[in-house]
Amino acid sequence: MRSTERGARPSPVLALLRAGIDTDARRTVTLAAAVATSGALPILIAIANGHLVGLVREGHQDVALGQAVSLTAVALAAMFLCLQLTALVINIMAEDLGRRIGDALRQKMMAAMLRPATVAPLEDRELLDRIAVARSIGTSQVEVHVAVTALANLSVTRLQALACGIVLLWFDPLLGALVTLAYFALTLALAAEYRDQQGAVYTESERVRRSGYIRDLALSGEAAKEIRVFNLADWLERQFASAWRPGVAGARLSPAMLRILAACAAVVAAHTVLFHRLTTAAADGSIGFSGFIAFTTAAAGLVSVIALTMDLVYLREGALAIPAALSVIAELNRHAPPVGGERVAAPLPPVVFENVGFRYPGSSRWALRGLDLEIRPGETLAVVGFNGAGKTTLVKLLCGLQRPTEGRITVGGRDLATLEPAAWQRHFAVVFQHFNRYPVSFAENIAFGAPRQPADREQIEESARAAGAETLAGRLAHGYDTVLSRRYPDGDDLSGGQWQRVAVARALHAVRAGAPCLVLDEPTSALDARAEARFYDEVMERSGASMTLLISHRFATVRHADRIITLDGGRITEDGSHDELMRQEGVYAQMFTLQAKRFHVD
Ligand SMILES: Nc1ncnc2c1ncn2[C@@H]1O[C@H](COP(=O)(O)OP(=O)(O)OP(=O)(O)O)[C@@H](O)[C@H]1O
Repeated sequence: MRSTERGARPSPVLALLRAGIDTDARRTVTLAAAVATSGALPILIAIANGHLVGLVREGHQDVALGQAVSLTAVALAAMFLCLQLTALVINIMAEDLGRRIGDALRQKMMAAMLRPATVAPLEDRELLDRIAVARSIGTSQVEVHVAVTALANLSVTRLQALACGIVLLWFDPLLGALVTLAYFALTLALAAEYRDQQGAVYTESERVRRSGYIRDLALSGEAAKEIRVFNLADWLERQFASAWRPGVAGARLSPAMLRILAACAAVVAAHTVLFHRLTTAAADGSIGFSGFIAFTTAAAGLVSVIALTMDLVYLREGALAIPAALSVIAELNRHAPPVGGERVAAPLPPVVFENVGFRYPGSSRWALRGLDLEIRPGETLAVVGFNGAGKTTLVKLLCGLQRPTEGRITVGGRDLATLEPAAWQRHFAVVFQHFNRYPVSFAENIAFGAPRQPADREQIEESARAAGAETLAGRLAHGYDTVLSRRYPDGDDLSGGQWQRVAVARALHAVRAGAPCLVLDEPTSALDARAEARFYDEVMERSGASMTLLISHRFATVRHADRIITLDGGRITEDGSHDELMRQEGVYAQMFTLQAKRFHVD
């Protein structure tokens, strides 16, 4: 299922129709009915017109004939009015339906992105690529509603041509079919070529994505500093140009032109024969005046189908992201957490990693392998190791954000995989290495640690105090109510270290709300020396957590932990207290001595 979906390239038009039905079946069917009516009307008008001309030619002598003329004239006028009105109605309905489809897809994408209990799907590069395409819904130049309008307009012209073709079948089934087929062959060849030329730039999703990443980098305030200091502006411009322009530069005469020329020749030949047959049939009386008018109008009506409009491009561009969005939504929904599952009540029992191995999706390298570890209640466990040793990966597995590729994790003897993911994750208060900086108020940034509790200002202030972040409130223009983002009027921003204190305050707030396990991944990396020196005693010791996992390269903080493990090459190489590990004179002792020496020298 997964591979089929990944390999398949569903048509944007079919995806658009499916999205329409899923979003609002009634409106989609009503729009289709209006399109069908609009498609049929011109040829009905041609037939009625032929009929009227025929009646007029016969004269007005008898009353019945006069009534028939009047009735046909009224019907004709009604059909003309209907034709104008359906065009208007179709545009309004298509725009409305398109907006609904766009909104619904955006909502579904948002819900689907947030649904998986693990972060595994969002660390899968192939899925991330499709998400990048799907994200363009609502942000690309052509919105979904423009694509729906374009599809409606194109359907009307194609249906009108088809109706003309059907009328010609009455005159001569074989010739009628040939002329119609020749026109549709020409239309499809022309449309494909035109669409490819005009829309090349939008369909090159790989290029669109690449150029999008580069554009985002150039526009981001975060990246702006390095780009200027390292003088990367020229490089970025070149990268953007090489990713974006080839799509446009690709416009050229293609082999498809041969198909177009062949279809043109077929149209001319079939049309010539058709008009010749029509005139001879009218001359020898085998078709009447009415028939002649209706058939020649139908033959002329076929021509409109080959009109090339930007609708072809709008449809392609506006609907392009929809198959990607539908497949991303379907795939993410498959990662929805299972309903039910066991729960573990606090206090937490021991958590045991049994021969755990983990590989990131699409990676051949093991981030962790053969890992055996018991995390005991009541202890503070520090994890140290070189960059890339697997420390953060260990945290993701512990919190149920990733599942082991091999081995298993048990909680009080129960496999973590059988527990209800959300309930398990609520046991954790985490400061991730790359924690979130929410563009909300200072108070809300802390309150997010316990979103299921009513935000109590006193408790929030208490958590801020516990993290040493309370003095920040005094420096911010609106205290705890200051929005921590410069993008908002009156908003303010914090330094890296200040943000880190806010993240710690959020985690402590979660502990106060009942999360028994505190996980700190590099919580002091941006703190000044004074704050770092006090961090263990003033923050960690008093956190109230019954189980603490600390990851740090700062040995002054780590040394106080009850137990320290060193990770190397994805497995544990040393395990013991600071004194025990120092006596072992292994990697920990070397790293500790090196850092202690540096601090003394400096
Ligand atoms: N999302 C990811 N996709 C693929 N590989 C990853 C991903 N995250 C980490 N890795 C790889 O997994 C290995 C372990 O990474 P991890 O982040 O756990 O190391 P770490 O010990 O926390 O490193 P550091 O001390 O630098 O923070 C590394 O080789 C890294 O390249």
